[in-house]
Amino acid sequence: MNNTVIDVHNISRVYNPETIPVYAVNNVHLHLERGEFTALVGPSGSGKTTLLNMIGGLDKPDQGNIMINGVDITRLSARQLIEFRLQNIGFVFQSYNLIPVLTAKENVEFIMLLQGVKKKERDERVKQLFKQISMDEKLDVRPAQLSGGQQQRVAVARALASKPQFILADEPTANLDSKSAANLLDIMADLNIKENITFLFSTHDQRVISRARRVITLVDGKIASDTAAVDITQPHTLETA
Ligand SMILES: Nc1ncnc2c1ncn2[C@@H]1O[C@H](COP(=O)(O)OP(=O)(O)OP(=O)(O)O)[C@@H](O)[C@H]1O
Repeated sequence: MNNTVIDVHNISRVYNPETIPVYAVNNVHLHLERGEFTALVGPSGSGKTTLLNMIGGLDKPDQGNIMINGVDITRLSARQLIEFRLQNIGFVFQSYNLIPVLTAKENVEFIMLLQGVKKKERDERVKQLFKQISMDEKLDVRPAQLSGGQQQRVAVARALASKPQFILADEPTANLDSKSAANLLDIMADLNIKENITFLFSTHDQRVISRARRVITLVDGKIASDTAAVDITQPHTLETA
């Protein structure tokens, strides 16, 4: 069985090519297997967000290919890409990006509505997801009434709602206090271990980095190091380092 989820081949992204070019991502190769729990680290401006956005199909590389589950997303039309993202990729952003006028439940359910999932299945999935993020009692609350940590947990549930192949998280703990950050990491690690969900997250946070099983360091748009602590696709423990 082919366990490759992400296969990035020689991608580059140059901003302002006509004036003062910025080589945000420069000839990057990257291969992620199902079940990885991998951190993308590097100094500010090293290209982490640009790389995640391209892998997630939110931005296009100027050169190279990005295979997600065997599909080259750089060749998809805008419409195909929207559909592909919806079915395959879950996103978590540092600013949560929940829809303020919807309740927590509706924010999570929304993506399943777009996918055409039937009500009964939606209700069951929502129930299961809110249990996983320990927020069964906050289903009908709007984002403004939730703490940052709670909003980010809802964002993780939303990312999972469509049963994606993997989750891309851009600085998911950046706006959280340490307790909420640890709690979010517990939830992500638990989902990774129990449901074999693949996670790729960018972070500056040493506590988050210490929980990753593989750490990829970007410097000036290039991979400077790529280290795996253990067998990256075989979760061993939920313990904090
Ligand atoms: N829209 C843009 N136009 C021009 N330059 C950009 C744009 N977005 C990013 N850059 C530049 O590309 C480089 C990489 O930026 P990117 O946001 O990917 O880095 P990062 O590692 O995610 O940074 P941080 O850790 O601060 O979020 C930086 O030099 C940045 O200034």
